[in-house]
Amino acid sequence: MYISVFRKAHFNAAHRLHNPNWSATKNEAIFGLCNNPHYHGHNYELEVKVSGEVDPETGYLIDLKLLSDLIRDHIEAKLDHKNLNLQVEEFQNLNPTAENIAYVIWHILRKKLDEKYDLMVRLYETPRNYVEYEGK
Ligand SMILES: Nc1nc2c(c(=O)[nH]1)N=C([C@H](O)[C@H](O)COP(=O)(O)OP(=O)(O)OP(=O)(O)O)CN2
Ligand SMILES: [Zn+2]
Repeated sequence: MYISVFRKAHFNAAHRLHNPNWSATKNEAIFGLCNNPHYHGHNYELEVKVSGEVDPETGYLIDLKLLSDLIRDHIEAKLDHKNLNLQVEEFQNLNPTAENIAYVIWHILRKKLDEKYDLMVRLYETPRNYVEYEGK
């Protein structure tokens, strides 16, 4: 049986959208308030979807405790209450847009999960703005 399980997580983080190759005027024109040099914050909501075949012996696709521990230890510990631009290695040369944050999260989790699983992450930057990434 091919099925999907989901785990939600949450982190707060500050960021600034900025392209260092552009002038201040162009950055302001493209990113608007998100280019605030003093940063701004979001309450990010993360949904992680893991899909695959159920183990007939356990009835589990994956132990959700294992999945929640992975997210806590490798995503929340890394991003929660951080300034993404200043404190997170992956965003030293990568604009911390919702798209790029989802991309980084997906690659971290992909390395931690058995390759038998399919993985998708959905990241809400606001209750109405969200992105999905599944590694394509
Ligand atoms: N494609 C993207 N567009 C935008 C991103 C992004 O990551 N990807 N990010 C931003 C800014 O981070 C901005 O801070 C978004 O938040 P906000 O201005 O609060 O967004 P809304 O006004 O749409 O707030 P709602 O509460 O969702 O209405 C901008 N664009
Ligand atoms: Zn923002």
